[in-house]
Amino acid sequence: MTSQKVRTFVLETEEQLAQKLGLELVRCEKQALTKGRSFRIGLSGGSLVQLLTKAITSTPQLDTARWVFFFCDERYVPNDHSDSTFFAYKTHLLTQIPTILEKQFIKADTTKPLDECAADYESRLRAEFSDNTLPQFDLLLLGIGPDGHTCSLFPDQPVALAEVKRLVIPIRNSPKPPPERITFTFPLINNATDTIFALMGAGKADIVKRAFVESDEQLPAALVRPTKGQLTLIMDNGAGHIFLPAK
Ligand SMILES: O=C1O[C@H](COP(=O)(O)O)[C@@H](O)[C@H](O)[C@H]1O
Repeated sequence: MTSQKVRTFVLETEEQLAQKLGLELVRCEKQALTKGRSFRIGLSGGSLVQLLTKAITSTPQLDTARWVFFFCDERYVPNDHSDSTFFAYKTHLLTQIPTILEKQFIKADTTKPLDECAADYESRLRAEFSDNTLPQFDLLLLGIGPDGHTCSLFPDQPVALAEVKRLVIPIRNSPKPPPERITFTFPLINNATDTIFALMGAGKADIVKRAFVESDEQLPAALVRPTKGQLTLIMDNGAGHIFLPAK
């Protein structure tokens, strides 16, 4: 179970949402860097790519030189394919923020067969944490799809949702294209220090309500319950409507 109360923030505009995300990045970065090591972040794809780019560009006090980026999920396509999450970050974040270097991204090797690609990403990840315990991310940035999926963990895929041993698994039947992906699993996700869902648009309102108000356990996003860490929802008025005081 989540040990701390979920923090919720509802902002009026996308700009304000990006600024709030920027301030959360400042907090998490400080927490990590004061431990004398890099700031390790797990990224999602989709709408987060442009939002995170905006958040970083609107927060000049961030010092991204010691950030290391991982992928909470990645599509099993070449790194220069338009469906690749890395490619999306390359197109937006790396282009707009030239001080962040490609070598700060720990990428999946999608030239390997899918099972190997997932196992290899787990090894790469473990190597960056340099001990044998369960890696603890400083921050995971997550999204939620209209079906309640998060990372590439989809409803009605009980084996993937129940994985307890592997930290990164292959997905072969994603209902959202492309069908083949790799994804973090819940033991890794729920061990993070901070986990932030950044959510925009009225199209997410219903799923936000089901996942975070009604805690509908059919939805993978509702199973994100950091064991010791902090869960935060940052939403715009559309997505976070349910959390606004009734008029
Ligand atoms: O397919 C994916 O979708 C989710 C949600 O994307 P969004 O565009 O609705 O924000 C994303 O979090 C995940 O990383 C991605 O692979």
